[in-house]
Amino acid sequence: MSFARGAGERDPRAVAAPEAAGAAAGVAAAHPDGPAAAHPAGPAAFRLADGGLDPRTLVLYAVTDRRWLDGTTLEEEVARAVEGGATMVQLREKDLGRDELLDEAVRLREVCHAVGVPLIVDDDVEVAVAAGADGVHVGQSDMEAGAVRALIGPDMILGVSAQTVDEALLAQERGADYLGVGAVFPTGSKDDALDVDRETLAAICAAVSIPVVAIGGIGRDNVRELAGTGIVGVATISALFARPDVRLAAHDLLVRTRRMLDGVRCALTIAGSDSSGGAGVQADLKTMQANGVFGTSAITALTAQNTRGVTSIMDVTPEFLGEQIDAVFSDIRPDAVKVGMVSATPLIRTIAERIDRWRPEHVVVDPVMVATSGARLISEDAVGTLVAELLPRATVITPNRPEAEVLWGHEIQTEKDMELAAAEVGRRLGCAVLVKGGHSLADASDVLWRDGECRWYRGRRVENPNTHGTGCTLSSAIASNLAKGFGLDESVMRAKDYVSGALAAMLDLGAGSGPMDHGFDLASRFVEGPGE
Ligand SMILES: Cc1ncc(COP(=O)(O)OP(=O)(O)O)c(N)n1
Ligand SMILES: Cc1ncsc1CCOP(=O)(O)O
Ligand SMILES: [Mg+2]
Repeated sequence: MSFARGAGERDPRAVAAPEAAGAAAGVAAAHPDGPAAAHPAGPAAFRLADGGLDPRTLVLYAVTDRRWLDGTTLEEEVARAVEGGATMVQLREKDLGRDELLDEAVRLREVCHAVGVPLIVDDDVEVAVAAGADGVHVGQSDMEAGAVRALIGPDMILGVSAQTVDEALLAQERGADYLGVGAVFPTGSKDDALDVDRETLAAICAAVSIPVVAIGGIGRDNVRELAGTGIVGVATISALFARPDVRLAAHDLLVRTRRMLDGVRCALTIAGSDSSGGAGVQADLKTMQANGVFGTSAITALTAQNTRGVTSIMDVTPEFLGEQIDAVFSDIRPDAVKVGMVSATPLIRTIAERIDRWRPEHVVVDPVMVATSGARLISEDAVGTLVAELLPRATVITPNRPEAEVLWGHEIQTEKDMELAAAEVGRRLGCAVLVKGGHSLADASDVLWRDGECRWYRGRRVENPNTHGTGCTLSSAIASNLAKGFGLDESVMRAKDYVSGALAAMLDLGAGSGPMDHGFDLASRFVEGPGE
């Protein structure tokens, strides 16, 4: 039976079970290309200041199985795996003799060390030491962990398999740097694998202080099921080496694993639709996507507009707006909310009521009153409701100069006025206030008042007449960053940077003040992916 990759995944159990390359046979001396040629910094390079193994090395742990080779060498396949993003490699070859295993370990050590990835040898401590590998992995029926630690010394990495909390605690006590826990899903790569359920995996992670990787049957379609267990990464054989393109498989699984570990952050925009796509909900969703956050929306109004102006506005009913907000919160709770154009009193009240009901962690309100084109976007009476009922519920509001003048009740002519306006409005409303420069005063610079203090954010001025949607974009970028867990200061800085980049891309669409390029830094990611 052949195990050629490319013909799809097949069952490697059909190969006769090989003899384990146990540590007992003894390796007389270091390999000629042995430890002397090891990674210049040695395995200690993968440790943190406190001596613990850096968990980032365990995010995508590639475990070899030469039975999947299809006319290529293991070195070539491992090189593809690390090129795709594998963060650690384990040489696990049950059917190689001692000498062959040592030679293979030395070859893989070169491949891994060339890109700063640690190489671990499965089962065989002496081969690991002789080859100048960075560590060794042993299971419950291999050499006892404490004895391995005594042989390899304090620097080399020691991985131990554990299937129960007791085994995990004992391994930690005996000097393990990390634990491999599995099989968490059915696997075709190990005949004698024991099953470990999600609860046990989570209990092990909670019980130990060393990092834990899950192993067994993990692939692109089920990796997300491991979210919330406490693991720091995944180890896999077939999800990489049985795939036709190992590099692409590694990249894909790395991205999915990172997403599983980080959790997907979501944001909600409550704003009006801009038919021309440069502002409103359309700009907000593009901004959220570009800032790595999943965007959801509740539309307050439909506008017919383009770069020359707004020709018509049709509000949704308050009931329908409320239903949209409830639909989002009851299913995909957003980590932050951005509120944009909301032009009528009943709609403003609906949003205020929903904020009280759902209590989002962060609310960014862009008090949209006038479009860049000069069109009035909110009725006179609605301004009063906005100030009295919505803005006090915000974490931060982001008025431009004319809007800040309306809120403050005075003209703003100097940067000092901007500070005074921000402070006075912030004190009145009980929220942070970011007054945006522009209109020939403090161009590209904004002042944030929060907790009694003003801070200036001096942006880089971009000579671009196409500024349609800059306010929407800035506020939704702030909301995206808050959703990702950044503090307000950092969120504002990052958002300003993003807006500058979108302006600097110099998109030029439409006859009037055109939109910015929200996807300016996405293009390279698509073009430069690792796939063929
Ligand atoms: C990362 C990782 N976790 C678990 C294992 C399994 O080790 P073990 O239980 O010794 O089984 P074998 O791999 O030796 O068959 C592993 N190798 N790597
Ligand atoms: C070595 C090992 N230990 C527990 S399951 C397993 C096999 C993992 O291989 P795969 O990722 O192909 O299921
Ligand atoms: Mg073993």
